[in-house]
Amino acid sequence: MDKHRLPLPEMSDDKHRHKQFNGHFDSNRFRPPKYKTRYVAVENNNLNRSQSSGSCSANNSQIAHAISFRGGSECSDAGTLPVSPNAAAASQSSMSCNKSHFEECFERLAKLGEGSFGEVFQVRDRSDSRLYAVKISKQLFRGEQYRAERLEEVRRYEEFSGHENCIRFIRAWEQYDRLFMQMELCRESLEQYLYRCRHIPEERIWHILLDLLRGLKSLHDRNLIHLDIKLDNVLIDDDDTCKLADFGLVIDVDKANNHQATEGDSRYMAPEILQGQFSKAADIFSLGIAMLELACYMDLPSNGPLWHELRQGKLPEEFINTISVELQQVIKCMMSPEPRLRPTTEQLLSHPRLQRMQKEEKSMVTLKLLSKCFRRSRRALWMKMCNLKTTAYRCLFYILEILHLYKPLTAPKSATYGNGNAVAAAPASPSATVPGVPRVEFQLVGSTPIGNRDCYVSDFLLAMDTLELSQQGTPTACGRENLVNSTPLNHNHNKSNRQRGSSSARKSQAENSNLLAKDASCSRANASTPKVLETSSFRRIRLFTLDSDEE
Ligand SMILES: Nc1ncnc2c1ncn2[C@@H]1O[C@H](COP(=O)(O)OP(=O)(O)OP(=O)(O)O)[C@@H](O)[C@H]1O
Ligand SMILES: [Mg+2]
Repeated sequence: MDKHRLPLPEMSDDKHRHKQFNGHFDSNRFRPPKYKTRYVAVENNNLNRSQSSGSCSANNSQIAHAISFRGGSECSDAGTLPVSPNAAAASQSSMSCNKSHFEECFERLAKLGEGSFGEVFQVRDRSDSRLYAVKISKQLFRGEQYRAERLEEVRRYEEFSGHENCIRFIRAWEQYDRLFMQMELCRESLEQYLYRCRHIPEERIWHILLDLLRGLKSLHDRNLIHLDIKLDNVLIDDDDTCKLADFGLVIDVDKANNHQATEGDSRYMAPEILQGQFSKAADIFSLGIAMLELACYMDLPSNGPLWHELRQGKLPEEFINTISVELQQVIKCMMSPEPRLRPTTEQLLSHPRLQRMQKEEKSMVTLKLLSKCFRRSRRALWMKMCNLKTTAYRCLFYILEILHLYKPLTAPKSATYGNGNAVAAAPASPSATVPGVPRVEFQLVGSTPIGNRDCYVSDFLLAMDTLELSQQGTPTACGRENLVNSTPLNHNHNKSNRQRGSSSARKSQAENSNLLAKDASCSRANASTPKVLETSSFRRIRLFTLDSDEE
């Protein structure tokens, strides 16, 4: 009976759905396995490799070989590993303790993702302690042809590494019949970003489209096609710039139509690929359908009637109507069933909306540069003004001193207060010698706010200057009658007469909090003493932070 059971009908939805997310991100969940058409030898005349023949032999594959296509065959050291001082030691020791070049050079921190060809890890490079991503090919090199195909990816990564919207490539090597590629670490893929945000504002969608069109244009300008454009193969860096990645299927258009191409993910595949037609327009279709997925949070079918509908220009109303008509039109023409009717990257980049954004970007760059220049010159001017002000005060004191209206302070004597603590005595009050004038002078030195910023002249001075000022300065807190305000520096200095040998104002600043505590207890003992403004010490710290921010 069991043998004659009727086959179960295939369950398939007849309606488009939103993307599903079951709590944890699995990059492979929606990715059907790639169908590899055939293996064809790829020309690798320019491959720099010290021992390119026999790489699959057991012995030779134990040794790490650098892979580089840069500079053609003239690049003599491309085949020599290690490439960094640390790696040099690594290479020596790896021979002795059986550690791979990867393990010697990197600390593996996390797995970032996995595709049909490789696993990608977040690593820390031991030579510079920076974070990178390293992609390790999943399958062993099964032969020279397969190896050459994998190495083609290195050539492409190197080729597009300099473009702002393509992933930055660092270096590649092979060992144990595997390919290792070190590249810049990105924050996340566009697919991960979509799962995280779900609803992406349309303004952002346009920016993503602009980034990707720029990246794709750099390929198309060289007559190359990507063939695997999808959200998972777009990475976002820390500056929110989208970058094209995964150049594993990149191929010259002419070669592609010579049966040498491999199809990418079927969910993003252009319809004409089924007839073996590979063109730049196929990339435009893939980008268009990826934008549809991104803008409408739509789950793309990998086959079936819905797959065909999307390729016949029938876009589901309930999804497409959620976005603006302008974006709808762009997506629709990118997904046109007829490849010849699809716009090129250049035509798309000249879309009024994208043109406007590019202009805005340009002016933003200029504006950013200008504002940076302005901030720097403003700061320089500010410092000069402060110096001038200080000089003016000094001159004023000097003149007053000549006119005998002001007498420089002498070192204060020690005094003992009621609580038994010996503290520095208040300097002789100038008001005692010349009535009326000096009090104003003290306030000028000790507590003049500059402009509308919460800071003091002394804050802008070098350590020596601040000490000089404080010597002219404000009387100590304890037992003082007239003090209205005091910078902590002056207060600090007077209180720390015991440490007069110290030449560093910063050091005394560090001790400020201690002294303030003592001061507080002193104040408690003598209730009539006015309080010192403790906030001033906070202001000083803030000022330094402010300066470094502006840098
Ligand atoms: N530089 C990087 N920074 C951060 N994550 C990365 C980086 N490179 C790759 N990834 C993550 O690893 C995943 C797989 O990488 P990649 O697409 O290069 O592998 P693949 O095997 O060629 O994939 P595919 O099946 O698409 O061909 C990416 O989707 C991404 O999530
Ligand atoms: Mg990929």
